[in-house]
Amino acid sequence: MVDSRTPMDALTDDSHGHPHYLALDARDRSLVRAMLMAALRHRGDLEALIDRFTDRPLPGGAASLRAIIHLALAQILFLDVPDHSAVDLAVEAARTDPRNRRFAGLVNALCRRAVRDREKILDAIARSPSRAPGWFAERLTEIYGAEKAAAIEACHRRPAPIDLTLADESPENVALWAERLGAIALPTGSLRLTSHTAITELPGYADGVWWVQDAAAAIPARLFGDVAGQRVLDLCAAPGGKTAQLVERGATVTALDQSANRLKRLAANLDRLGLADRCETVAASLFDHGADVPFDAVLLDAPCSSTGTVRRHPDVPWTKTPEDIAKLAALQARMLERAADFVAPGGTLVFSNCSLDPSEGEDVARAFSREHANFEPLPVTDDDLPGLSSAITGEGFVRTTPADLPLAGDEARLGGIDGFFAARWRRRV
Ligand SMILES: C[S@@+](CC[C@H](N)C(=O)[O-])C[C@H]1O[C@@H](n2cnc3c(N)ncnc32)[C@H](O)[C@@H]1O
Repeated sequence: MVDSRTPMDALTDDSHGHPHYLALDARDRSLVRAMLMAALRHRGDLEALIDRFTDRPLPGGAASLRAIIHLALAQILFLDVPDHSAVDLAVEAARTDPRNRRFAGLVNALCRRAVRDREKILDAIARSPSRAPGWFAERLTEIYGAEKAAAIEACHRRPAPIDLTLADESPENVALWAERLGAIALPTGSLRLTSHTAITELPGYADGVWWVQDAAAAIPARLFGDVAGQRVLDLCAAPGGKTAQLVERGATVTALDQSANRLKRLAANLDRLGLADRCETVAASLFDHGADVPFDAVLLDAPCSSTGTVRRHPDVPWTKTPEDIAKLAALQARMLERAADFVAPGGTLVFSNCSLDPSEGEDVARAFSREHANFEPLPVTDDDLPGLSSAITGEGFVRTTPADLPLAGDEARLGGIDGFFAARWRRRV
């Protein structure tokens, strides 16, 4: 997967995933996902551990042997899987492959050593510097400085908590559902679950009371303020978290996305939330779409490198490259240019994405402002973003990283937020 730079989401998609994955039942699929997440989240740590555990390098061409050991160590160290199951599975996998059969004893010994020394190993990993791929670690340091980059990378070693957006965000309803779900009410208006439970079984899921959306991902739609009665165009809309926010706040929304499959997910999500009949969907590229009447508000939540979501997508630093980032930045500039065409005079334009890299955020927004005198920057203020003023930059952009929104005391392990960027303009009349 990493060698072929295939994103984990593509392999574990429930309709278009890898055939071996699709052959599994729901329980095994979630186990496989958990194993992959742990193995990727700690890829650098586990590779270093394998090197330390083996006196001699593993034989050349032993990629599959290494993968077997890597996955077994991920389970033993980071998952709530019985040790004997992880060890047996690894030894069996080695035995059934003629290339690896003679190493089954070695696999067994390494696994048992990890079981025996688990606490010591975990302690050493927690104290060791990040072992993210070089390009990623260097870029984070260049952008954020050594201290903040280390804090961000420490967050990348932990799974992200699950945040919910409530359809009704009135303070009474937030308090009611925080209590009902045993969740933390974040200052931004989102709820944060305190344990990883089966989402579809939680109260309120079937009734469409809330949907899963990271607190940072909920910010861009909030930047439009009161959209009741407005015509809003959500470009790049699927799977629809931001569309749902805009519809819920009383806008008449056109949700456009070039992926028909992802739009199907958007439609299903809006259906569960009871919002489907208040939103028009369009399957098209924004470059091909035309609109006769301009919109009061346009959101461009553009495709990006997703480096702000490494806690949820630990494959990103291993499957993306600096060249991908440069290409995406150029695409975003073209998309923003096109998005501007849809905005009515006096209307609002918001550009956002979940990259940590300013070349996909701040630089794109600055270049747009320089080249579009007819769009006046509308700096984000404390009132737009209660409780997260630290995420508002001097230029009035929103910039979050996983090291932001720390929580105190017993809740410290649940702190953090996805990396996000957002900028806002008004089209001059
Ligand atoms: C970051 S995701 C959007 C997430 C979404 N806004 C949400 O909150 O659920 C980016 C989306 O852009 C879509 N996309 C990429 N290129 C596009 C294009 N040229 N026109 C329209 N949509 C595009 C992708 O299919 C993808 O669904």
